[in-house]
Amino acid sequence: MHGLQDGKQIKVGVLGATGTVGQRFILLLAEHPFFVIHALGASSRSAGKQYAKAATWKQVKPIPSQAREIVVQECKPEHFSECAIVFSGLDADVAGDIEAAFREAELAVFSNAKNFRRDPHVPLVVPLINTSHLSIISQQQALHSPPLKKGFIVTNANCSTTAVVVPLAALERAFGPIESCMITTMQAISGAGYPGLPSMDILDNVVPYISGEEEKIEWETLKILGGIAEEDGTKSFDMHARHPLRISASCNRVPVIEGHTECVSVRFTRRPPPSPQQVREALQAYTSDAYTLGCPSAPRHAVFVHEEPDRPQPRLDRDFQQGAGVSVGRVRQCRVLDIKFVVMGNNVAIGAATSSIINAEFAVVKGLVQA
Ligand SMILES: NC(=O)C1=CN([C@@H]2O[C@H](COP(=O)(O)OP(=O)(O)OC[C@H]3O[C@@H](n4cnc5c(N)ncnc54)[C@H](OP(=O)(O)O)[C@@H]3O)[C@@H](O)[C@H]2O)C=CC1
Ligand SMILES: N[C@@H](CC(=O)OP(=O)(O)O)C(=O)O
Repeated sequence: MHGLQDGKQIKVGVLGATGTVGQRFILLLAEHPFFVIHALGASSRSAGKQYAKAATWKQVKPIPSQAREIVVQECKPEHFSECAIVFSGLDADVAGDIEAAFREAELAVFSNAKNFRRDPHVPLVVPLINTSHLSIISQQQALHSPPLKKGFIVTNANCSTTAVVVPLAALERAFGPIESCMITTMQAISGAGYPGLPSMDILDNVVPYISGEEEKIEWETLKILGGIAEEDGTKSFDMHARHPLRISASCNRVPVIEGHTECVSVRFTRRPPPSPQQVREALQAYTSDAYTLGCPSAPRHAVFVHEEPDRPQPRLDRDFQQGAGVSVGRVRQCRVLDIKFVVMGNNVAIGAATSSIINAEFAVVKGLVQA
């Protein structure tokens, strides 16, 4: 069951359509059963040009015919008035004001940008985990001035956060709260957009700093894995407060094009902790509500567990299930905490555009957006 009748598709727009994430939106939406690309937006540098001329196209597949000749608009709501949904791959320097204006114009905004992630009424949703947080949308609309009927903002998480929270959520579902977690990332250069880092900085090198990234992983994880508390009819995110979770992240940029790899160690509250084999089985068995409810882009395996000792690897695993799930391997005992493993997630797929699209599919399935 979903919100579409008679096979009617929902007209959608893409903001930041020319960028790294925007191009992934174009590829995914061109073949989508619910959505049809109707309008594209980018900066004034691109506005007025046909998409094929405005975008510095960097994908293996050619530009889909549905998008090639669309004239790129400035990111103003009046150019998107026939759309029910806009997906945002906007640069964070401009995403805040533009996304707020689109919400105010009664559009449903599904954003990759960081600007609204901390907002107490905006859900931060990794669609393989916490789609239940979409229940705060009605409060976001009611508290907006003026109150909104259809407009809202849903954000997805930082790409490194997204990869790591999927196995963490699966482990908490199976074994109860995690008490502490150490994360070391090896992040692909596509995470920095195009053209991104100078080649002289990243070739033959590792850069042990990504501005703001460690803080994002540490707090976003709490919002995503936490629940929603309700007091006097007002909902709020509980930030995992009932079971305090300590997280320490260290982030590195490595010369990989696509796919963020992360080494993770966890300590469970429960004693004795689960064995590595129990952890493997729990990860493999984890299923998302998005998949169960029939969201077309949700992967069959939210977590794919490798048995080989040298997997996951970004070059080999980033395209499995079109990059919509995450790959885990090397599940083993940790001598300091309890269990350690490696997770790899495609930063431009489930780490960005694919997450926004599954979030929108879920909203359609739940009747939060209509054609
Ligand atoms: N790359 C990744 O792995 C991930 C990225 N994100 C987030 O997604 C967003 C997009 O990232 P990414 O695609 O890498 O970035 P890019 O730099 O590749 O693309 C940025 C986009 O924003 C547009 N833009 C820039 N300035 C303006 C403006 N003044 N008005 C309107 N549009 C503008 C650009 O248009 P133009 O071409 O005309 O300049 C372009 O379409 C960012 O907020 C990023 O933090 C989130 C998760 C992962
Ligand atoms: N900072 C991430 C990508 C990104 O844009 O993250 P965020 O959406 O949290 O700003 C990376 O460099 O890989």
